[in-house]
Amino acid sequence: ASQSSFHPTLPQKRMVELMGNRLDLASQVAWVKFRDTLPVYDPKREAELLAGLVSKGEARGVPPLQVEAFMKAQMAASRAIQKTLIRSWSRGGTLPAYPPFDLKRDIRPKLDAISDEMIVLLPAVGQSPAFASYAAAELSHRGYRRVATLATAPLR
Ligand SMILES: C=C(O[C@@H]1C=C(C(=O)O)C=C[C@H]1O)C(=O)O
Repeated sequence: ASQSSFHPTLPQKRMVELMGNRLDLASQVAWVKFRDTLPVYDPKREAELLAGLVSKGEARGVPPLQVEAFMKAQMAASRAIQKTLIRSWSRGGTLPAYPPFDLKRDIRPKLDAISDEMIVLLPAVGQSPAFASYAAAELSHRGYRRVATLATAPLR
């Protein structure tokens, strides 16, 4: 089918892997927020993360608008996953078997490292409907079908 006829470059493969890894962390974020009844949306954290990434991107010649569009989509996808999980746990769904990790000390540094690498890769992956469709199919395969279109829209 059309998915299998697309041959990603190494940077494109890595970018899709990072997008999935970033979404994998959303469940850890959701778990600590559910336990501590913290809001999913943290505009201060998003603004700080974005500002840092825009500067990193500018130092490498990546247009701020491209950094912003891509990262806002990744953050929106993470929030959507968190909300779904928290809704399910609020309704009696099975809680994770592990104790929540520390958001600031343990989880956000991992999100930062992934986001940094994403911005470095962004110029190399380019934008095309074929790549966006490939990325969406891969994320769906990793269990993120519900946010796949949202997360990959800026790659089109
Ligand atoms: C992941 C988090 O949840 C939300 C999503 C963010 C992100 O994807 O980086 C940042 C802040 C929150 O609005 C978080 O709080 O760290």
